[in-house]
Amino acid sequence: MPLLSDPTDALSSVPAAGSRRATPVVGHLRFYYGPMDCGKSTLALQVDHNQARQGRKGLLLVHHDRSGKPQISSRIGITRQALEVHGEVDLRDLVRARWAEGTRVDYLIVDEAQFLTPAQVDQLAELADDVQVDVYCFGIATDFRSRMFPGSRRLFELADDLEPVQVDVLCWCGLPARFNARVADGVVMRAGDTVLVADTDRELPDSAPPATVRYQVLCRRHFRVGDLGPAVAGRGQLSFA
Ligand SMILES: Nc1ncnc2c1ncn2[C@@H]1O[C@H](COP(=O)(O)OP(=O)(O)O)[C@@H](O)[C@H]1O
Ligand SMILES: Cc1cn([C@H]2C[C@H](O)[C@@H](COP(=O)(O)O)O2)c(=O)[nH]c1=O
Repeated sequence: MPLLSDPTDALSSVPAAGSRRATPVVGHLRFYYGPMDCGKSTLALQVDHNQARQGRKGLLLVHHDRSGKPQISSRIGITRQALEVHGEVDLRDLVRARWAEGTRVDYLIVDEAQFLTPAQVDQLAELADDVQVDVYCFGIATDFRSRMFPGSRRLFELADDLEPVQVDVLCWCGLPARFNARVADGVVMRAGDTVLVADTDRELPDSAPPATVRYQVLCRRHFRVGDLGPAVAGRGQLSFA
């Protein structure tokens, strides 16, 4: 018995004329993943734009955007308001609440999806399977220790499609950078809390202590040995306006 049912039932499967069997109408759960700064938020906003201009109705969700605000913000300069979803939010309830208002929900865009709980990823799969919501998740796969975030792991387990984001980000040596090093006072951190919101190559002016934490994407070799490259002496102190 599905936990969800759409009162409008607008998208239930209908047998094609003359066919014996209904083609199942399903939503898709997709995970677009890549290191910090590879363009995930930009892509999230592009997907939303393209869906919305086809007349589809979507919800933008985020947890812990770098801006500290409930929004999806891309470094390329575009930003959209979003709903902040902390770990206790049941994502099915969010959709139900829209239905109760008479609003359709055709798709969800979820940025910083690494911060979803595994239970929330299960809820997204249920939304795709049972009420045909298309779910687009965007996030980093691994944390500063190169371990999978629990939410990303569950997405790898459940998603219909896993899409590495195509734009290469490069290590200081020029090799593709897949690792998100957390750097405090010029040193690569190997232990600490999984969640620490901060930016790449720039210290957030109002970041939580220690104030000098930033992230730097590195290739595997330089991540392993903690080599931040020749420019690091100056870089640790850089702060762009
Ligand atoms: N001034 C710029 N001109 C062109 N591209 C830019 C500029 N600033 C940032 N970008 C692009 O934006 C990407 C970061 O996009 P963003 O969506 O914020 O990444 P993510 O969400 O993966 O951290 C960079 O890799 C770069 O390709
Ligand atoms: C590696 C790592 C990252 N984070 C945080 C840092 C940023 O606020 C986001 C990633 O943002 P982006 O849009 O992909 O640039 O995640 C973290 O909390 N813990 C980590 O280990």
